[in-house]
Amino acid sequence: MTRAISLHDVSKSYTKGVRVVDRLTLDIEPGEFLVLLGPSGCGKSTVLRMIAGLEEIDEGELLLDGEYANDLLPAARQMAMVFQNFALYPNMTGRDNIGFPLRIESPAADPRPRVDATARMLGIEDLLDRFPAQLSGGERQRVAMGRAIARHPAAFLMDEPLSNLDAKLRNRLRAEISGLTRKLGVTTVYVTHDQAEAMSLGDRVAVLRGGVLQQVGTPRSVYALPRNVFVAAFIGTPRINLLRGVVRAPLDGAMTISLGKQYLRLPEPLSLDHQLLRVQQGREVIVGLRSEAVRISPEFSASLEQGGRPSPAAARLGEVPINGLVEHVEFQGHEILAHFNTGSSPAVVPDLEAPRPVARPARRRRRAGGTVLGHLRERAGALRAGPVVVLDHQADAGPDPAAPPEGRLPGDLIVRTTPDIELRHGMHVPLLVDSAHLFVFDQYGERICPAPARLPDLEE
Ligand SMILES: Nc1ncnc2c1ncn2[C@@H]1O[C@H](COP(=O)(O)OP(=O)(O)OP(=O)(O)O)[C@@H](O)[C@H]1O
Repeated sequence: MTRAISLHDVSKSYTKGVRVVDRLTLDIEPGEFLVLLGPSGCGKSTVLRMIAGLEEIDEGELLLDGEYANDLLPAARQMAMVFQNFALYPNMTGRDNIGFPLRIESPAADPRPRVDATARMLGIEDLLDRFPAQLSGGERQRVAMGRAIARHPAAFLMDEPLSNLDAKLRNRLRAEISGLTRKLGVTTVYVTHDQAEAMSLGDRVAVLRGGVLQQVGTPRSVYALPRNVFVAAFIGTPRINLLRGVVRAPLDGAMTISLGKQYLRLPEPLSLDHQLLRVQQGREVIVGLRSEAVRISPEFSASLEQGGRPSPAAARLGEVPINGLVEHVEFQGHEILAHFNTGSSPAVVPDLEAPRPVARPARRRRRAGGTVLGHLRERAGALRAGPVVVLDHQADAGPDPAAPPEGRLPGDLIVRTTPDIELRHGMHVPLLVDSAHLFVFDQYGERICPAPARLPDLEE
């Protein structure tokens, strides 16, 4: 029987006063494939190990099928783990590796029928008599999967099972894992730092940052409605463009978002979302533009002859013109990623790749329940790991186009385009920003636009 797994306000510290998992609440449905996603060191494996019973829970509750399970022995949880390093016994054949846990569970029973059935399911019959040293990485991982499946567990716990494999094999095994877990209908918790893997595998994705759950939802919803700038930047390829801006909303004029040397003039009549931006008048915000929100104006060639000014006639309804200077062109075969300098300052999301943010001492908290106070605390929870964005004030002077900040790619705006458009370094290119796909985050990195209720196409 597959399990429901619930974590309620679960915390964990390895060092006194420093929580590596901070009041995590997550309900995983029976048969669901849930992915724990986040950068290295954000606490994903610790969560998985607490579910498995390999790590003690300091505070909070683990419920398995609704029953309190903090103190249940690992073996009694009926869960099978699959690890990144495969964890096969080197002195046992594939057959013995798969059969070993079965022998431990029921010493009197003959494991062979189950081992053979599992091997057939995975198509690894010919690997059963080989030792791990005689198997490739992908074959080892299949045997490791076989060992997990043969036990008929109530849940699979997978800790970056594909990260030691090359990209091609990873894609193939990803599809196999997805197919198998769906066929078996077993609850699966899968840890990865690879957002593409998370998006392609998960029924839902839970994004962690510094031990704090940022957002949980379907891949589609976390992409389309990221709760904050960290989630927006962690999910999606190429990474979302994040530009610092200031909202200008004069009572008698057009509403604009100033982006350093240029501005976005929001189309009138203002959409409800854009009307909500009025309260941000004069404030610094972060504008998020995914690659589908910006395109090169189709009148590019013509506009070049007219001194780089885009022709308004080229814009579709809701599109807003800006200009970009080509700084770098990445040829990818089927597409081009063009890096433009638009004279704006990129917003920095400091802990996207880095380990956890600065650890803060754990604090005691009373349960707030489902009250307004509880809601506010929950909202504040997303900020417990520190503000997502650093809006340092040096950047206010405007970027120096000749010197991109260390470690960052040149330009402040990456636009995806077809390979037939010939772009060269130094060209001025008219761009069109689709204002309907504009994200705006406040100075703390929380999304303010679009407001949740107003996003189209989210029916699932
Ligand atoms: N046994 C331990 N003792 C002390 N600190 C630990 C221990 N295990 C993990 N940590 C620390 O806890 C934090 C979370 O680690 P964890 O392995 O859960 O993160 P992760 O998100 O799975 O990272 P990765 O993707 O790199 O495996 C890290 O800062 C790590 O150094």
